Amino acid sequence: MAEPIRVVVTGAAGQIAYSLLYQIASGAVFGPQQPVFLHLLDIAPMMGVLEGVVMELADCALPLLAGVLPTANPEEAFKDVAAAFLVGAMPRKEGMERKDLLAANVRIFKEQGQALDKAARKDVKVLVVGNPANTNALICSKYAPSIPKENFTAMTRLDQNRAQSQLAAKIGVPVKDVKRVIIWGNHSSTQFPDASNAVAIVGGAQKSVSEIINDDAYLKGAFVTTVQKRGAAVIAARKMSSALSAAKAASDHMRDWFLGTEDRWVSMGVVSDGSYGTPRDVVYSFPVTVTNGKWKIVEGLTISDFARQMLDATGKELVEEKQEALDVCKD
Ligand SMILES: NC(=O)C1=CN([C@@H]2O[C@H](COP(=O)(O)OP(=O)(O)OC[C@H]3O[C@@H](n4cnc5c(N)ncnc54)[C@H](O)[C@@H]3O)[C@@H](O)[C@H]2O)C=CC1
Ligand SMILES: O=C([O-])CC(=O)C(=O)O
Repeated sequence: MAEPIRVVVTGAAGQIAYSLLYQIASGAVFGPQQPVFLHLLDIAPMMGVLEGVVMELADCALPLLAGVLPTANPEEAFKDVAAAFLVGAMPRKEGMERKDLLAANVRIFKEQGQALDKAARKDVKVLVVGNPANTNALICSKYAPSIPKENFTAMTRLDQNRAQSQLAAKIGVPVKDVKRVIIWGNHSSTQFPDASNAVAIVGGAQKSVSEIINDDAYLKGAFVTTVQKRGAAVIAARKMSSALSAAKAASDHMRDWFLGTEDRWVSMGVVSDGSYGTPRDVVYSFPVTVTNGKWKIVEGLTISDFARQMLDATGKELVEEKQEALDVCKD
């Protein structure tokens, strides 16, 4: 059995963490041979609740769980971690956009960037889930200059999973048989869920999703808006934001980053190098493949006029969010 790796989850007393911790501790993320030592960070008033979570983790009797450290101190939480799930942040309520959380949440990611810089392994892989996830990831990276910026990512995997699931239901195939759906841009209502490269297996043969569905108005209309607004639809129904599906997506993202994707495309928010004419130095979601722990943007895709408009609109929003976040972080 390998040596345990240290993994931190922030917002560990919250909703998403309640589903996520089991997945990490049971081996679903880092594999069935990799023991984990969990660091659980939350704020001081939540330490009582966190104690209950620690009790429940013990009561799961999980063979891969090597230890648990609950704490309200970010530097203690980030000490020597190889993977960081940054979940802790305020969730939105009905009627809000995710960027309305920026002023409240971005300072958390400034502080945690500084603490990661001091305490984490320099090869730590950081996944930001707390909203607005892309801009929080950018700020976190800016305040952790000793860690490569490639190691900071934002979660758009939930959007990818939603998009894949919508297309599978429309076509009438299992979700695993739909591939190469892309989420471009921001984890917000300007994101572009793009099915133009997607393929599905129907009757044993792989075909283009556009050809199978044969309804351009749907693929550019209802499909896009359903995925863009799915988070709000869950909040309207549950009166709380998605947690089960968010935890599953966080597990998918980190598993693929650690263990690789082979030829699968997955969407991750990464610091943009300007690929596909997107603005540089914002955290933009691209299709990537992962080999040996390193992600690489899928190259050479054709961008239609419609896609160009969508990529530009979500890029513009990210540039605006970045400016607002930098202003908030000045104080
Ligand atoms: N990127 C994505 O696809 C998704 C992102 N989210 C976002 O994830 C975040 C967490 O959502 P939930 O777990 O439902 O919220 P929650 O309110 O149930 O839990 C958040 C936890 O974070 C803690 N927290 C607050 N400030 C902290 C700090 N400075 N350090 C450590 N912990 C801190 C809170 O005390 C609380 O226990 C929200 O911002 C939500 O909008 C939610 C779903 C999907
Ligand atoms: O919509 C929200 O506020 C929570 C979230 O990010 C999602 O469900 O995608």
